[in-house]
Amino acid sequence: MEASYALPITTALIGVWLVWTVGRYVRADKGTRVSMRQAVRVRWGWVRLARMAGLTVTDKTPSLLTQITAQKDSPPPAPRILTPKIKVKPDQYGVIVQARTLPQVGLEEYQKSARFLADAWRCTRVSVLPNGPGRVEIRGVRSDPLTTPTTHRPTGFPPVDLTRWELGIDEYAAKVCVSLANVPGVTVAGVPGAGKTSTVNKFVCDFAPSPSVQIVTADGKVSRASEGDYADLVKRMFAFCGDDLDEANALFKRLVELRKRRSATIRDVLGVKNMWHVGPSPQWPLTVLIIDEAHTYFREYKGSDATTKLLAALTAENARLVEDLVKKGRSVGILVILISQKTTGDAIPTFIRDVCPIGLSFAQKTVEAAVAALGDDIRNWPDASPVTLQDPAYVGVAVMAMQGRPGYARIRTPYVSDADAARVAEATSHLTADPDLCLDDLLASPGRTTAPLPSLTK
Ligand SMILES: Nc1ncnc2c1ncn2[C@@H]1O[C@H](COP(=O)(O)OP(=O)(O)OP(=O)(O)O)[C@@H](O)[C@H]1O
Repeated sequence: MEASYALPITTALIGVWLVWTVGRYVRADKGTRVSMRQAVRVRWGWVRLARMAGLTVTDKTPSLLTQITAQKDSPPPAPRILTPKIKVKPDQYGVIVQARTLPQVGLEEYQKSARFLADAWRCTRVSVLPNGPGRVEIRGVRSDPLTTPTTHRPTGFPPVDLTRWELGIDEYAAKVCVSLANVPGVTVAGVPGAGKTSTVNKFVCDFAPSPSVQIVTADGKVSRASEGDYADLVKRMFAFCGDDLDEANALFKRLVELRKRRSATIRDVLGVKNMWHVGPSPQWPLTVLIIDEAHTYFREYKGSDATTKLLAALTAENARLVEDLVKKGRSVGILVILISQKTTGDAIPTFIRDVCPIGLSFAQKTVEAAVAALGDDIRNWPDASPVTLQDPAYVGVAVMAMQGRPGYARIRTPYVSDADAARVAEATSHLTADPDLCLDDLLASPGRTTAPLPSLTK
């Protein structure tokens, strides 16, 4: 009776599984479909491949069951060959394999076999990383994510997490994010046409839909807001200035005043010393200063005539003001993004550049420029050097240095079209607010329970 039910139930279950798998396959994009087929091959071939790769272990001790059921005069059981258990997940770029370790088959053994696995699975690259006790994660990418251009279509919705800036994917197609909570300054370097503007477009598209982020820009490439890359984005900016050094000076001063007011009032208003402990809000927005063609504002002018002296004084002061923002702005919610083709000391003063914890560099022509953008250590990592990114296939690929971590990450940033960025800026322009006025409102709000503030001069 029971047996007569078992067959139809099993058939039904297999049927459901088949329909589900076929459905997933049909709905998947082209890359994922190839990876799904690859995943089947990886699963089916694993036992054999593991043996050939030396990723198995021989257990001479019979299993408990064999010991119990063994007859007295029966021959000793053959040693068992143990193969690590794996789970395979396909994605657009290849497969992610979760594997168990065995005695004498650990992280190091998997890492040594990476090249072999890559060839067997027809992957261009395989990485092995620890994934908790007794587990490793093997990532195999079929095509190189760095040379596969990607596009980002902005959703127009505010990001779930305002501390995460998603830059793109690394050479193993893993997401690369930067925590804005710990970053007062970011430098972005790279030869013209390498993808710097697209990166800024993405930043604006990602964060503009949030009223807790306000943006201000100084673009040294243009004289007016209606020109250049920011002509449309300016709708979502509470201030903008072009290449006029006086104007830029006034803008930086205004922001330093904001920084000082925020520093003086943060404990009273937010009840914390660091804005990131409570996160940005529409009343206390994260204020992002984008300085494009940054060298325009910091260039050293040499000469003894009156005009040159005036310009020299202005650029020197600009440097001091921006230094203030980068050094003291993080805890009060100010972030500075400095963009320049080269980030050598003459373009961005080293006392500013060296306090920016994140350095991004798109393609560079010389090792000196790469060193300026990413630090001297890049000489020790020639494979990651942005000098190797000059091929057109690498447009949109940046190298990132992160403080407190050895080595560099290579990141494929997605392309964000000017039209998409303009659309988002237009749709979110009503969210633009001057953080200074937000602070005024906050200080004047009757709901504040704390003692009166020290009077602040603007
Ligand atoms: N992430 C990307 N992926 C693919 N293609 C890209 C990417 N970013 C930019 N491009 C291509 O390169 C072109 C130039 O990019 P972009 O304007 O961002 O360069 P740039 O570094 O800002 O140059 P410039 O210094 O002249 O402003 C774009 O029009 C686009 O075709």
